[in-house]
Amino acid sequence: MAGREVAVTAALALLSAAIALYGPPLRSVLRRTFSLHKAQSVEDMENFFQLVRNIVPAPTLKKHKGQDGQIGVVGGCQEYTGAPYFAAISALKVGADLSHVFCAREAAPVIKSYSPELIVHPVLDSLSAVEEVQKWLPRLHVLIVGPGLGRDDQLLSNVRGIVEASKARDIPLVIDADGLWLIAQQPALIQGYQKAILTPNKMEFSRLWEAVIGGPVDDRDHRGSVLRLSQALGNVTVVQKGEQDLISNGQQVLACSQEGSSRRCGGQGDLLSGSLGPMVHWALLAGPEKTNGSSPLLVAAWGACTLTRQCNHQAFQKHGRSTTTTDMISEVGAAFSKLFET
Ligand SMILES: NC(=O)C1=CN([C@@H]2O[C@H](COP(=O)(O)OP(=O)(O)OC[C@H]3O[C@@H](n4cnc5c(N)ncnc54)[C@H](O)[C@@H]3O)[C@@H](O)[C@H]2O)[C@@H](O)CC1
Ligand SMILES: Nc1ncnc2c1ncn2[C@@H]1O[C@H](COP(=O)(O)OP(=O)(O)OP(=O)(O)O)[C@@H](O)[C@H]1O
Ligand SMILES: [Mg+2]
Repeated sequence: MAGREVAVTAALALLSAAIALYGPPLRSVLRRTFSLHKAQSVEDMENFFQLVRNIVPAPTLKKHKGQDGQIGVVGGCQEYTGAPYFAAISALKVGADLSHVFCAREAAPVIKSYSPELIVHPVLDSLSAVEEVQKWLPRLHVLIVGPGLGRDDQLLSNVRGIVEASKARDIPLVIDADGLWLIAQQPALIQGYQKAILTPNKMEFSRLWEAVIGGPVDDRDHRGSVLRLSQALGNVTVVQKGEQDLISNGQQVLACSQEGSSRRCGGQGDLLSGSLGPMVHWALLAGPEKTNGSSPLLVAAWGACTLTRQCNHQAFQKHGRSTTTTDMISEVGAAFSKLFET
């Protein structure tokens, strides 16, 4: 054998030995780097499907009502009654057992009339709003703050008190819509709270960025931007919705590109924040063992984004341009089974 061939054979043998020895840790480092800087591989996507499947509670006859999730939605005012309804009914359709809405007095009869399945509390604009909601906090697993809340100062001041009371009880918070308006006014309210998930659309993301970092968002680096905002907020989980949903806890950035459709009717974001309610409860209950070391909130967020986009896809197949959020909500059961129960 020529000297050159011997060298090549020896090098290959060395490389095989190194891969055998260091392959698994090397792959894990590569995977982390990969998910930080590049789109996820198909293998990573499969992993996340599996992680979501791991957190979904197994069907059993042994449970009592409430164990699979008691979710509260804080929102609903004179103008907006659809958004809190969409969020609260989505939480139920995904699998929560009970769904409460804490709204302004005028919104309550309207929301109740949409659905007998929701428990509606007309307390949000009362002088004792914080105490009224506080009474229910011991029973709630997750609070979704903001869908259809509006921007009335008195209402927002009450919601500030509710957020503080929830933090004091370590209750996970999903903050969306006008809840994000409040956070943009007072970022300290959520700074460093590890059980918070913010779900901004494009406008809401720009407002948060302006408030927390300042200046315009760098549109050439969406991944870097979501990572930076999460870090600046003290590693609060941020879900930036858009053509791709980008999810970060300040350490990792995940992308969700599940096929949806071209239809962007109002209320899709409410379906997302509502479905996050039970997903967050299940992920935290399952713990890092079931999420294979990944942050439970990242797994919950990826699951809810994937589900919302699949609902959009299925509804669009049936209804085309007339697709509305109600059509998407009708798809939750089938979409969930297809994605997470195979
Ligand atoms: N049926 C209902 O009751 C609904 C009520 N909603 C509520 O309406 C309130 C305000 O929410 P908005 O999302 O309108 O608040 P924003 O103030 O964040 O959005 C305002 C405007 O931004 C524009 N915009 C959206 N995406 C954009 C993009 N990619 N580039 C440039 N402009 C863009 C929208 O057209 C909208 O006019 C919230 O309380 C929300 O929950 C919505 O959830 C939709 C459904
Ligand atoms: N360009 C897009 N292509 C595909 N899916 C998208 C696109 N933009 C948003 N979505 C999906 O739609 C859902 C809602 O995002 P959107 O940005 O519409 O929220 P929103 O503005 O808060 O909605 P809402 O009307 O409920 O307030 C998310 O799950 C997101 O993945
Ligand atoms: Mg919204």
